[in-house]
Amino acid sequence: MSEINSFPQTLTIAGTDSGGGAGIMADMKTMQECGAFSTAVIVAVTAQNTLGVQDFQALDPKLINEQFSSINGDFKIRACKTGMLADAEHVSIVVDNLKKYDFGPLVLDPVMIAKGGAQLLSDEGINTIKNDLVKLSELITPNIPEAERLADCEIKNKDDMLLAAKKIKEMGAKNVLIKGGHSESLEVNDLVLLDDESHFWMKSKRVDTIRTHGTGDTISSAIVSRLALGDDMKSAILYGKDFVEAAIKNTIQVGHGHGPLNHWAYNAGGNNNEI
Ligand SMILES: Nc1ncnc2c1ncn2[C@@H]1O[C@H](COP(=O)(O)OP(=O)(O)O)[C@@H](O)[C@H]1O
Ligand SMILES: Cc1ncc(COP(=O)(O)O)c(N)n1
Repeated sequence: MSEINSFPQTLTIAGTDSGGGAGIMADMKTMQECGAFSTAVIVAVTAQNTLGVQDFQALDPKLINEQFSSINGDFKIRACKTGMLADAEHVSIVVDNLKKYDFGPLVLDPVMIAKGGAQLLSDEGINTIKNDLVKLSELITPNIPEAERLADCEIKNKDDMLLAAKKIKEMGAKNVLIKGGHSESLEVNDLVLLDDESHFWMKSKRVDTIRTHGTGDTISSAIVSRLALGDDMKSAILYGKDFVEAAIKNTIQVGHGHGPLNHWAYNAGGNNNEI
């Protein structure tokens, strides 16, 4: 007999992307492909396309609280993530709601600057993430510039990445994934530092493309989905890396700038064959 809410459900707490490639749109497409039912709390709305972010506005706190309450009142969320949170006030609203409700393990994607250069989180917002949100996270997934800001250090090589990951873990994140997409090497190296202090690297060939809009949203959402489906953290992270790799390799031609990923690619066998 089926039971209400037995299906794996996830929650993304982030900003929208009118261009469909990043933010909540990328999160929900990824979660769908990964076999989870996704819900969303919209924190900010952006006017955005593959050429950049033209404008954005964060939502009224009351409406954000109501979205959290609506989701809590009906669904059983097994894992959640945060993305673009705009400013300190909105980070604090999210912190309060995550303390109030049980939405399962939190994957914190500390989105700061969009690929096109727009600042999606204020400096004060970064401090509030460091002080209040990091300690609620089961996993934090900064890219290299975000890890530099969080750990307050410069990252030039793999040793620096490991040092930064250790500093971020000391702030209270249980597990840390530093994504290597912003390095200059031909090989992309993502670092994972696990709760038990062990670490490993996820290596892939750099794909020569500017169509990398929403890579961070995609890997973190794939991880959240797998956690909701019952994977342990390490398996979920390895799955997320495979998922995003397929989505980057199998380019789709959409938009004139930093185009979106191919979210169908993984399920279409996109890590084995070009599709
Ligand atoms: N050009 C690329 N080729 C292959 N993998 C990439 C490329 N760019 C990013 N990735 C991968 O995509 C994921 C997101 O990385 P990154 O771009 O650093 O994050 P963000 O989107 O948050 O800036 C990582 O797993 C990274 O290794
Ligand atoms: C609403 C929203 N969330 C996240 C990103 C980051 O994605 P990217 O770094 O690929 O621009 C974005 N551009 N917009």
